[in-house]
Amino acid sequence: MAQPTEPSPMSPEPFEPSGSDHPALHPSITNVPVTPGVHLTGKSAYIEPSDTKSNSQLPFNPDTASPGPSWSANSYFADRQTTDKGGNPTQAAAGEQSKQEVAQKLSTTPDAAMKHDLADTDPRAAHPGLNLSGRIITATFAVPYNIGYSKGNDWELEPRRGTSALFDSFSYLASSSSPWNHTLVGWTGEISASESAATLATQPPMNKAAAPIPVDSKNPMPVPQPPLGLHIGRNDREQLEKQLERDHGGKIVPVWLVDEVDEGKDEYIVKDQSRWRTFAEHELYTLFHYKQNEPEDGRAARKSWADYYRMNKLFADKILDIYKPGDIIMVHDFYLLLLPSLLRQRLPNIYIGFFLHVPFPSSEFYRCLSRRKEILEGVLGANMIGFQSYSYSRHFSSCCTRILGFDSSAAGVDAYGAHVAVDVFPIGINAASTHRQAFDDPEIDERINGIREMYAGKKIIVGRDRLDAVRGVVQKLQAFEIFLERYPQWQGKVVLIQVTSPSSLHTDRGENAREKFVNNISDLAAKINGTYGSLDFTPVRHFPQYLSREEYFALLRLADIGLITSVRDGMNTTSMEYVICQKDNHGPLILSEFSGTAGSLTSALHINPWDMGGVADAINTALELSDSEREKQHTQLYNHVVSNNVQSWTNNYLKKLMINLSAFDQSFATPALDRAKLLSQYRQAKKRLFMFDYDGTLTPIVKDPSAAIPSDRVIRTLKTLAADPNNSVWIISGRDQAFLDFYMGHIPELGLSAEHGSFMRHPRSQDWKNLTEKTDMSWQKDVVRVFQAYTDKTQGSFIEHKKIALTWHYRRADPEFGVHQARECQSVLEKTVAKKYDVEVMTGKANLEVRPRFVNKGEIAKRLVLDYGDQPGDAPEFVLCLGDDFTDEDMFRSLRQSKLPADHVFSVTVGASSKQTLASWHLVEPADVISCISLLNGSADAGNAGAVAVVEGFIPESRI
Ligand SMILES: O=P(O)(O)OC[C@H]1O[C@@H](O)[C@H](O)[C@@H](O)[C@@H]1O
Repeated sequence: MAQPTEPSPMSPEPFEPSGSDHPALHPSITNVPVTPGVHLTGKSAYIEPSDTKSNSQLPFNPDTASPGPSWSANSYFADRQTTDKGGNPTQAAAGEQSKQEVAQKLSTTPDAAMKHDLADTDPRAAHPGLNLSGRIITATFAVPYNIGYSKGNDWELEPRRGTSALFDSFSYLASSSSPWNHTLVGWTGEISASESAATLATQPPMNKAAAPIPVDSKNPMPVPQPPLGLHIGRNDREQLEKQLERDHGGKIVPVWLVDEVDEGKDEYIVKDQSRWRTFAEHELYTLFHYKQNEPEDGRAARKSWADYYRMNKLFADKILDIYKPGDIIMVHDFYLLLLPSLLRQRLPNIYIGFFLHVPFPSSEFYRCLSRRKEILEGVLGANMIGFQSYSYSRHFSSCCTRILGFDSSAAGVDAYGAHVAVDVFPIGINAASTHRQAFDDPEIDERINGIREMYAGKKIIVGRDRLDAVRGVVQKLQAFEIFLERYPQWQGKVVLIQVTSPSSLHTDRGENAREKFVNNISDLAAKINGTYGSLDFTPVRHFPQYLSREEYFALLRLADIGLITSVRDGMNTTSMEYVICQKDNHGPLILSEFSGTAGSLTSALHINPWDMGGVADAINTALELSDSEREKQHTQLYNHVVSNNVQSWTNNYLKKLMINLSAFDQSFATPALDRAKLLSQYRQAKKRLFMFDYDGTLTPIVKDPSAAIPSDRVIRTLKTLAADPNNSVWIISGRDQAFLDFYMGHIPELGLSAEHGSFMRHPRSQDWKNLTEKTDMSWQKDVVRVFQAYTDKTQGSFIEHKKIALTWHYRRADPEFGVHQARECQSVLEKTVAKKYDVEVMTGKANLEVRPRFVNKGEIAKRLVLDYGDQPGDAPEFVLCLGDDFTDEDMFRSLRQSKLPADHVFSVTVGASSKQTLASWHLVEPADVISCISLLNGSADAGNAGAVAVVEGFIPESRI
């Protein structure tokens, strides 16, 4: 089988970032001072990490194996660049086998599926309008090192375990193969006091019943801190910043999260370091994996939320320190969900992409989150939000609709006047690096031989998971037990090697839960071994420990079956590494359908981990597959993993982000109403016409239509406007006469039109004119019959009977089901009643309306313009027309078709700038409409709009 290729290096265009002009930072909510920004120039070189060879004995004996180095930490270092931007060799190039040699070797592989054409993946050239600086600033929770502190000395930096795919993506962006200039911003992570390293050896094992837990000196477990905390002075902080920038390539800028600051000594005091994880891991990670915590002390919850907010805020501060216009900010994962909005508040036009690496739950689960609104609003500050699988993106959009009331579709969410794209990007691994690590080390071959000898004649099933209930290790053991019982012919012939590595996630408060969990797994293994084992054979080998890189790849290569039973998992990269490692062996992969990976690895044997019998059957099926079937399955999986690698994932994401940034560029969207222009035109005109829709324009849409009554401020503002003899003010609504009379009929200067143009009441008149008098109304009973049928089958919906128009409301029904039912109902009406009678079926905000076709709001607008006279000299010199829904588009159309000069007409839709409309301008919400009218009235009550009046010199500054 062919080997995966590295992306071929390209010579990127030199990018000269433009000067920094970020505005003054907002006062921080905390007293923690922000470390001055690190000024970065060019790409720096990566340094060869310290010896990564394990000192484990050969052959692999899991009971005695030393944890060794940080193979799984990531390959942030594995693919470090070997030349700088100018093509000069860096220190990393001096390694025993340079990356370039390997890349060259791999890139000559004649396998078209593995070719990676970078020329096709540099998205910048296609979007010159975006004015990109060529820099990407990535925000990720923690830097890719475990950091050790010893006062006055160099800091200890050891590669961090886990999230290898993500670190590989950063590594790629930082490498000379990528056209981007990359800076990584991350928390220092838990800083350990180097002095306390000796205490590591005395850490208690997680599972007292199990084999001794090997100590991994390179990746320590959390260590007790000095009781008074770590005191880190300015020189030491600067030293770490220099070390991270200078020595470790890819430009890393640390975020300091500290408990106190000693201003006098200029020291940061670090005490409780776990606090920065608590909300993200205990609340979000848990809930996003469909687990709920026991109810707990509300004060603890408030504190962890405050820490989460503060952490996000400090990330925003740090990023703004180094930001330059045209930079792209890439934010990763559930630790930083508030960061996009915190950045956007300060730089409205900043380019932000967000990617969630874990699952996003269904709205039924998500809505249990206490901070459900804040989290959604936080992430909606991004321009594009990426998910691992389609179902996660669908859940997210649905939550935005159900919890925030925002319009959403498969393409994204309309939030606060902007379109936020939502898309799916299943992450891949660095296939070439994995291949190299797994196959280019003779030590791994020796280990494989040793283990094979140990289990001679047996089939080996391998499971490797993090110690976390969502990985489904208990389910795996239960299924294995059923397998041995149901298929006795395999007893004594199959062994399950399960490695469960400690997790740094603080999902459970206290160690007890974790210990209980490990003990549970060990008890289950002991039970199976007691029933099906013998003196010389143990069917389940469970190892609660870290593995060295060599052990890990040896296991994945020698396995006969890979078994993954996660009950919830964003993306399982072990399964992809297994596929690469099985290049020659073609071992089948059994994969949980609850892993995001299942959607990508479609040729794996998919199982439901809760159906233990089903998993047992799948194990048997996998064992009995013929060689040709194994090869066929594996080839498909292999090709997928190789071609959907982390480099193509990174490029695809950025490419899509560029497309979205361009597509939703303000030049394509409806611009925000130019208040200065509006005010200036208003001031110049003596004859003015106003046409306001009511629901969604003057008042917000609420659950119960009868509760949408005009506020005092709305009434006052309208009264003032209409009192000006130069103004003619009309409310043109779908509401009936009774409603309009009751709430606005007492303002004699107002003109009213009810039921979408069916009735008119002129200013200073009490009489309503019926424009539909001679119309046949027999269509009404047919419409009521259809509406009634849908009311019966749509809980919460109801019919509003007006004199002429009929409205079916579903705003109290389930929002998504309501939309579905409305579509169906509309289609039925269009195929029946609308064919028989001259009526129009219209979609409104969570409603459907039917009225005679010849009356509509556009006809009223036309009539009013004509009443004034649309000839030069008579025509109104200023027209402002506002509406929010489909029925208001008729007014905008009429105005476009009128002979009025375009710059005297302001047609304004209320809603997102991305909305399809005939209006020339947009305002986000009804409150903006009122503040605009207040502005015209010269009112000090004009809110933000008042600033415009001051700038234009219409209102004295003292009145704002
Ligand atoms: O045209 P407007 O003012 O936006 O009103 C649209 C609809 O809004 C609903 O809330 C009313 O119940 C309907 O009767 C009305 O037709």
